[in-house]
Amino acid sequence: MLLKMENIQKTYGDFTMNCSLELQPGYITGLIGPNGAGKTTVFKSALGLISLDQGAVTVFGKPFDQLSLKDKQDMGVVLADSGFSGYLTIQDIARVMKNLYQLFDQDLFIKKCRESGLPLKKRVKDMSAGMKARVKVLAAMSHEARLLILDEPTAGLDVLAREELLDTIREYMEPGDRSVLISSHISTDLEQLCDDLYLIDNGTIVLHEETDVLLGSYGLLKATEEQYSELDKSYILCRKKEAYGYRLLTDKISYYRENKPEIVMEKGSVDEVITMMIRGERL
Ligand SMILES: Nc1ncnc2c1ncn2[C@@H]1O[C@H](COP(=O)(O)OP(=O)(O)OP(=O)(O)O)[C@@H](O)[C@H]1O
Repeated sequence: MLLKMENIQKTYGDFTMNCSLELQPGYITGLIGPNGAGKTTVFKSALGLISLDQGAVTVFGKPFDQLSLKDKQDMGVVLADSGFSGYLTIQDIARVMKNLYQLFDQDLFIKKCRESGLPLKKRVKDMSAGMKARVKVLAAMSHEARLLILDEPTAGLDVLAREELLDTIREYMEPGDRSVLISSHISTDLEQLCDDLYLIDNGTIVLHEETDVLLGSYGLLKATEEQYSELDKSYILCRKKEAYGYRLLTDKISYYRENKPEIVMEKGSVDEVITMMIRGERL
């Protein structure tokens, strides 16, 4: 396991994060959640940047304070609220990174920046938000880290730049033993990219599922009051009252398709699953 968080807890005023999460080698794992759900707090916990009230984090099988310099070099990080000094150009950043990371591939970084149309000689402070975001991600990816932690890397990017970034992450995974933890507000980005997804709400992981299962087996039922009262609710996760009766989320839509074909059903996007898990009433 490249990263393991076991029952970690952190309280800030009336916000409490309580979560467990694992990253398998070869997996891209996504963390989705609304504003203020605790995504950045989870990322900071993974990096040992905040002290935890409870629980344990291991990276490459070791607690954070036992990581060697080599282990730390094996981690690439992008945090939502940090970046390079505005006075640096991409060429300066390449030199800084080369000094920090033994395996930093300066030529690859410059090549990638060029390919994505970034100005090599412009200072970061004069770049657009999207350009800054791309520089951060490309720098984090250019030192052959086994574990890449990307907090909202697509924030501020337009559709084309997002697609390009997602392709770069896929390419990054090619060696096979790497792992990425990524968060985004845009669930469609994560559903195309990630092997498994964690959904966080109000500090708690409310769902963890492989993306294929989420997209293949989950679904929504629109049941009238009468259909609902007669329904076998074994595979219903939550319900939401609607004018026609109940909107229901199931993790086994095939069961209801076979047994209750008269009920209106739909596949449900990741966004709809998220909305139901957050706004719906658990059964
Ligand atoms: N250092 C801190 N001191 C006090 N409260 C904090 C601190 N850091 C985070 N919080 C609170 O913890 C909660 C979770 O914040 P966090 O930044 O982890 O959410 P997020 O899911 O990343 O949100 P967003 O999507 O808006 O970036 C919020 O209520 C936030 O105000």
